[in-house]
Amino acid sequence: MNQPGRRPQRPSRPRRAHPPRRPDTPDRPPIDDPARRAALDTLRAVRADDAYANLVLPKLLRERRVTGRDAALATELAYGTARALGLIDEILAECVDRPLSKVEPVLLDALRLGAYQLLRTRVPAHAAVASTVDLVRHDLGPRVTGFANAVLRRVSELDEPGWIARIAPDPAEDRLGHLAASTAHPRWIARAFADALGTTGDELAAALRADDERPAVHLVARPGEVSADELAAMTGGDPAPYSPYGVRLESGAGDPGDLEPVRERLAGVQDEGSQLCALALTRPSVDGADTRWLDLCAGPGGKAAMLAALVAINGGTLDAVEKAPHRGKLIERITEGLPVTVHVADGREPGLEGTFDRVLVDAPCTGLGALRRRPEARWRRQPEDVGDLTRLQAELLTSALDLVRPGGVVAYVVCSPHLSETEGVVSTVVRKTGATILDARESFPEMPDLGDGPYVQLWPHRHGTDAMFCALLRR
Ligand SMILES: C[S@@+](CC[C@H](N)C(=O)[O-])C[C@H]1O[C@@H](n2cnc3c(N)ncnc32)[C@H](O)[C@@H]1O
Repeated sequence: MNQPGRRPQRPSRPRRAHPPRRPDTPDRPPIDDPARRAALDTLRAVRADDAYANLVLPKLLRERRVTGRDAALATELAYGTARALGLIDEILAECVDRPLSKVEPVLLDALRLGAYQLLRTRVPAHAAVASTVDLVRHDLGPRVTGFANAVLRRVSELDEPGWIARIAPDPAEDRLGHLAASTAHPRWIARAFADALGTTGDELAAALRADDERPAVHLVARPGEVSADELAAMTGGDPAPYSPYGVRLESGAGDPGDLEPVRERLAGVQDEGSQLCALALTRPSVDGADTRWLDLCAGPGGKAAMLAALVAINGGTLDAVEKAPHRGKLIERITEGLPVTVHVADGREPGLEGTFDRVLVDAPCTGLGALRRRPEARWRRQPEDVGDLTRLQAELLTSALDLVRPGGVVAYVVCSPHLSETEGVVSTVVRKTGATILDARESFPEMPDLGDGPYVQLWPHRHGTDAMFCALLRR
């Protein structure tokens, strides 16, 4: 076995009169491997430009007209590599004779892609190595092909369980650390899930593994426009198990934005958990008027569209606050024709007149509840992000309780199970404001497995939704 980092000795070959070699300069035409090319270019954009894999890859596939099996392979390789990145890097670090920070980033991207194929796909080892070396030769010339070949051959000496046994903590001593490594999650995220679930046992493993699954597409039927049954019939989907407005489509059913009911705004694309959290705001009874509703963090407008359609049924209105101007425009577009006023403002001091009967705070958060949707997110998010976010979340929730009338209801929602962002924020604000905590489970009557309350925490592995958290408070 050649030492990684040293060029392996290659036997000399007889010269041909007209060598059929491809030139090794970067400006020659792309090699004939559109799937791996697209996957590698996606990984590069994610690393170099902080891009999102789920935005970059579909665009690349469209522009390059990559379809069918090639598109499926590119998706599997790009998203799979992005998800497993931390684990792959730990394995590569064992196979490279220098710190990974000293490996050219462009080369490292290719090594990651090759290692992913060796560890987590059925691509034969020789094909995984040869195709990666081809990409490296194409992009960097022949000087590092020997290095890439040697590193990947080392990776191929063990399968994934073999590598886990070698590099992960002993499960008898550190079950959490072992699970974090074997499911390719940073330890702090595995810790956050364990704290929320109250276990480091089998359910934690199921929750972490669910982050690698491809989520089904959920549609929401716009209340008053079309029913879930009608939408299911129009799209070939199935009525969703929990949301009365939801439809679930088979995964891989194409771009849901192209569906006619979505284009005609009879329906939207929205996770079933998000639908239920928006609906939960509307369910506790309030005495007296119930026609002024507020969405305090409304962009891009999925929940605002649903709430506006519901309040409109009783002749009411929705005010939608959003800090980012471009997201304010998105709310205007998605709620066109509904009784909505958009305010581009900071929800902590939106400067609105009067009080509201119901207020939704769908606060900015770590997004740890939607890791299935953003392949690179688990490695990009940092534990330091939590402190700033919880301060903002508490300020927004306090502002919502200022804006709701006595007896009115506030829903606090985040797409995260991290206890600091969920129960921590709510208890801090309730202590300061004296708001009453309602049992949110009563506002999710369709949903099983909701635990002891009073809050609701949904989970992909239990409910097939994002891991949304919802607390309901009354002023
Ligand atoms: C989780 S998203 C809301 C998603 C939205 N409710 C939906 O269903 O489409 C949080 C939103 O809050 C906005 N935001 C962040 N800080 C804010 C602030 N201080 N005031 C108002 N909005 C804010 C973000 O720009 C983002 O659009």
